[in-house]
Amino acid sequence: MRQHVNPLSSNFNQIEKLPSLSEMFGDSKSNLHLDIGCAAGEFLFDLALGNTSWNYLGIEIREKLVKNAKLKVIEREIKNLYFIFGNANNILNDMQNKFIIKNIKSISFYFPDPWFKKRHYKRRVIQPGFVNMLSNSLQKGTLIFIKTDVKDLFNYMDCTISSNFHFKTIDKKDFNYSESFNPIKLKTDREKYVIYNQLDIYEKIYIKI
Ligand SMILES: C[S@@+](CC[C@H](N)C(=O)[O-])C[C@H]1O[C@@H](n2cnc3c(N)ncnc32)[C@H](O)[C@@H]1O
Repeated sequence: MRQHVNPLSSNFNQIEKLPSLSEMFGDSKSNLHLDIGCAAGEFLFDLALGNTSWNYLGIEIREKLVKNAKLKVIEREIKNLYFIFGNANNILNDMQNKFIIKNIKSISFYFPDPWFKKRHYKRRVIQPGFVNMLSNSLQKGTLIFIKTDVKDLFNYMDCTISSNFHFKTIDKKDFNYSESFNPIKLKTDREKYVIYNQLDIYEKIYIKI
C-alpha cells in the first residue's frame, strides 16, 4: 500500500504560478470541471478525450504523477486538459488563483485519502475552512461531487459540506448526468477497484445556492 503524502508538510507551501485559462485550454470559454486528488489523471484523460466540449483541470499532490500527466497531454496534443501539482487547499486558497474557483462549473472529490486516525483528520482534503472558502467564492449553481468507499470519511465530508448553508444536497435520482462533466458516468481507477472488490460506495452531490 502506498504511503500517503502529508499535505500539511512545508514542502507544499510554495505554489506554482498558474497560467491563465486561455493558456491552459484551447477554448477557455468551455465549461470547466476540477478534479481534486486526480492521481495519474487516467479518469481525466478519459473524460477529456470523450467529452471535448468541457475543459478538465486536475490537482494532485504527488509531483511525479503530475509531471508524467503533463507530458502525456503534450504528446497527445490534448487541448481541454491541464494538471496542477500541489496541495489543493493551498492552491485554491491562494488569492492569485481565485480565477479558477470563479470559473468552475463542478468539482469532484473522488476517493480522497482517508487518513483514518483522528489526529490526522486535519490532513483530509475537505476541511471546514476549505468548504467555507469554496462557499464564498464559487458561483451559484456550481456542483460538488463526493465519492468514497470509507463510511467514516463519507460522514465527515458530508457533515462538513452540509453544515455550510450555501450547499444543498441534490437527489442522485433526479440528477441528469448527460449534461454534467461526466455524461457517460466514467469511473476513476479507485472506483473500478472498489467495484471489482464488491465494496460499498458512498456518494453525494451538492449544489451551491
Ligand atoms: C486514493 S487516491 C484517489 C485517486 C483518484 N481520485 C481515484 O478515485 O482513483 C487520492 C489522491 O489524492 C491525492 N491527494 C491527497 N491529498 C491531496 C491534496 N491535499 N491535494 C491534492 N491531492 C491530494 C493523493 O496523492 C492521491 O493521488
